[in-house]
Amino acid sequence: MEKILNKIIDNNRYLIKEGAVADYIPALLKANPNHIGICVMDVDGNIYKAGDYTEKFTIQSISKVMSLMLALIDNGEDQVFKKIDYEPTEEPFNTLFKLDFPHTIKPSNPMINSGAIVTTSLIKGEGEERFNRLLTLIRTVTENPNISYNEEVYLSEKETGNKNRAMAYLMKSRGFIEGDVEDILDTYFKQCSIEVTAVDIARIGLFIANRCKLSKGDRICDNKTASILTAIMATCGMYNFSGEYASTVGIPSKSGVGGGILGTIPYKMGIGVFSPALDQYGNSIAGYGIMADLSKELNLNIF
Ligand SMILES: NC(=O)CC[C@H](N)C(=O)O
Repeated sequence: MEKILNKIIDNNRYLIKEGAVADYIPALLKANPNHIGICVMDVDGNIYKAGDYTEKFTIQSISKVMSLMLALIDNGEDQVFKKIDYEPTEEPFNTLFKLDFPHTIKPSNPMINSGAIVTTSLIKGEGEERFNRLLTLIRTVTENPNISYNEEVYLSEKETGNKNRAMAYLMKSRGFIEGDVEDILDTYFKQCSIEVTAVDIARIGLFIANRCKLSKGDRICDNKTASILTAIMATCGMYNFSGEYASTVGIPSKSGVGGGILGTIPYKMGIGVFSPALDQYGNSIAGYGIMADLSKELNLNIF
């Protein structure tokens, strides 16, 4: 298996040159574009790794899966989806304009920034408590107590995240979110700056594949939550590339502009891929190639 993973990595390395590391968050420009790593964990406890799986990167939008998990634990499905829709969008992850349409009453889905900001607002807690609860959940699910956030990336996002700020204030003015906007944004920027490795995100994928059960068998949330997270990842997780990705790869996945892709195959496996150069959608360009090859090689397409 490790031979297969190494071969897949090598076959996709050339793609790095066709992408670019995210630059709209200045601190992300420091990422080494040549890093490329993968970790696969199956429900039988096997763990396979190849390439730069020990390298840390910021979780970015992959955190949206975890904030949705916590918002669902805190509020239940009905309350969460009163405030955010379930529907994919053809707009990019940082789209804003539809939030001002007179008939719009909520963001399209929890995987685009506007929906994720609402999701974060639904996590229970005041000030720092929201972030700390999310970090605790991520440490629990990854079974890695050392996970923390990157202060430099957080401050960089906070300084330059004016479109996210615009979205949040627009949504506040239209009554889509409640609470202190700066507080909610602070949690959102911090959650995006949490540092993980391919191994950590594979573990999140495995946890969801195991219907929200930890390796020792403890259940953190219910089966329905696992279904919702998997469905939202499959339909919205790769932004406005989600339809093509579902067809070509067929693995419910979530990407982040840090270069990570988290994959989950129900009852089967969790996958973590990392390579920081991105394509036009903001998905890891080599990561996509790796997921496509892995899916073919191991026959993982769930559709
Ligand atoms: N697509 C992403 O990973 C976006 C996350 C990033 N922190 C942002 O808000 O713009």
